[in-house]
Amino acid sequence: MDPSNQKHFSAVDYVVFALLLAASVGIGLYYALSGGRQRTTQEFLMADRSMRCLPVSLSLIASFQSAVAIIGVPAEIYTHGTQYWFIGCAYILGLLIPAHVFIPLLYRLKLSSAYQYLELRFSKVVRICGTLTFIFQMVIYMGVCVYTPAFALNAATGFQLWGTVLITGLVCTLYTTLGGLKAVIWTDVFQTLVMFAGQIAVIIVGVERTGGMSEVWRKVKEGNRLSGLDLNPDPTERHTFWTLGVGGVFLMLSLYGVNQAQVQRKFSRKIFPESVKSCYMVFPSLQLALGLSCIMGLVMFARYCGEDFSEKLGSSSRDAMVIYFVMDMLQGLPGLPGLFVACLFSAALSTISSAFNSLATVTMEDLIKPHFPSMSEERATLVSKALATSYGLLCLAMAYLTHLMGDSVLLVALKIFGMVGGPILGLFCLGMFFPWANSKGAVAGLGAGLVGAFWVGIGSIVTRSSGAKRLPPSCHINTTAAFQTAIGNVTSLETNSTLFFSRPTGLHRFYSLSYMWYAGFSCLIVILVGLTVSFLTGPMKEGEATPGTVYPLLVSLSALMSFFPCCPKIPSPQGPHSHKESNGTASGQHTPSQQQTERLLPDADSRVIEYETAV
Ligand SMILES: O=C(O)CCCC[C@@H]1SC[C@@H]2NC(=O)N[C@@H]21
Ligand code: NA
Repeated sequence: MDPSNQKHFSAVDYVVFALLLAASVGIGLYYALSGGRQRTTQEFLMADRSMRCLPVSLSLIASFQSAVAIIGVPAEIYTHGTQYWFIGCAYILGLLIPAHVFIPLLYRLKLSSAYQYLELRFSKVVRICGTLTFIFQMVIYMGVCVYTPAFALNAATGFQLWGTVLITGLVCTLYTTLGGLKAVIWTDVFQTLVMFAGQIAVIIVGVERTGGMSEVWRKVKEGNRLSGLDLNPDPTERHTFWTLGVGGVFLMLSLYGVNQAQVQRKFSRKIFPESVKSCYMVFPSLQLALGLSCIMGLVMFARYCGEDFSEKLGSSSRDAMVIYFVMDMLQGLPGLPGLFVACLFSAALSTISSAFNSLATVTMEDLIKPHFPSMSEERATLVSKALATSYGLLCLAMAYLTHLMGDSVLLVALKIFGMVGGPILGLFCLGMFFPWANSKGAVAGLGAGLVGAFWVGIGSIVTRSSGAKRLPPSCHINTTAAFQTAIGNVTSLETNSTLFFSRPTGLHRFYSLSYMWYAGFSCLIVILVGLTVSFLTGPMKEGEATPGTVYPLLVSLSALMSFFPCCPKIPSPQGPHSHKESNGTASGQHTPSQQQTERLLPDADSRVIEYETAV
């Protein structure tokens, strides 16, 4: 951004911002010095399973709501209209299914890491493959998360970009390492509140400075930014009801159903119904967060439509425009720019700290502990802390990668979730819903899913097949030439390509698959290839898998159908807990060790009893 247009932070802004960082470190220090002082991995990674519902749910939203969404969603709405809002429809099934299928199954197995499931269901190799894929996903995502607020602060105030990246990384590493999961959850609560406050402040001031609600509404309508329900079934159409509302469900499942950063928090509840309740409580807050960012995009549109940007923006990124808008709105109101930047950092810190903590957990539980079973508790805690620190440093390196990509941060984040999260979701689905799937099928499926996802993902980057239709940039149909130059040549190219849009064919059509389908597409490949390979190499037989690792789909379906008297009844082959114990004699298949089964089953049962007597 042109330095002459940068707004300056007043002293009050710096104070507000510094207070946020200090408060987060303070919470970390408090939990480092109180309670069990983070001396056990149970406390450090699981918060002693003692957290309450409200903090857990606020923390649950915080883990996948970062500065990326706060900046990226308004930028998306500004350029493409409100179609993205329909992703909110995917939140319904995307949260109900985890609450009633994934979380209960994983919770009853009393796992520390979600990937432990893969070993119980398949084998050690599958667990390691799943864990490595998860680590890969979270490390790239963390890079985007650390980079975004630093980029924003730099664009807004000229503050040193890499200095900010470094400070964010360090502050976060510090409180995560000091205070463990309890600090992560309580800082999340505080940071989520700051996040909402920042967004609301920008909207209120923005509406007021644009001439009130009715004026905003008029301009938004004139500029054609309010998108109706687009029911076009074409999967290459970037945003339609189907890509967002249905494709988005897979994205949500990969994030809220099987991602360690989420699952770990749900495990931090002592009794099972609370763990389910926390899934429900995420829904309204996620909708609120989505709604606020969409409204911010609309207000921004109302403010700038038809205005000349050429002098103001030195960057072609639409993300930079959001920052410009915010600083433009909040100037002359000391403290508010600081609050907004604090909001971005809050959102980012809460996401990064969850990622650190979950990465430390899976590395410890899935990659280290199995090889050093006799490691002392003190040493394990020390290693977990060292891990949290090293991931902190790694994510700084990843931030640089994001910088090089220079794409819209929201797109980058959602593509990562689809391309890498989708295959992980597929692996869990294969294990939970298909009793025949074996370990070889799982590894082959995961490999094929990743290859498929990267093929289409990289193909779309190389051939620039985004499927995006850009709306005319102005409230007035006759766009000024100045605005066209301001937004850059990209706009005119894209607008033209929309006008002369010819349907891609062959491989190009495949590369134009909407990124919202990446998760569903790769999940499906994992299941199909996984099942094929399983059947070719000798499928597992009914009841052979470790008890409790297969979801009784038929039983649940018939229970669901009994609500609808007109539906035919499905005969139930076995009850949810009636799996016979396996002797695991079939070759190539996982045999749960005696010790494992003993450790798991009594706990699992006691959990169920706890669940039934709790409320
Ligand atoms: O903000 C981010 O860091 C990433 C953006 C991805 C957000 C996902 S998409 C569906 C769901 N809704 C949210 O608000 N977060 C997740
Ligand atoms: Na966050």
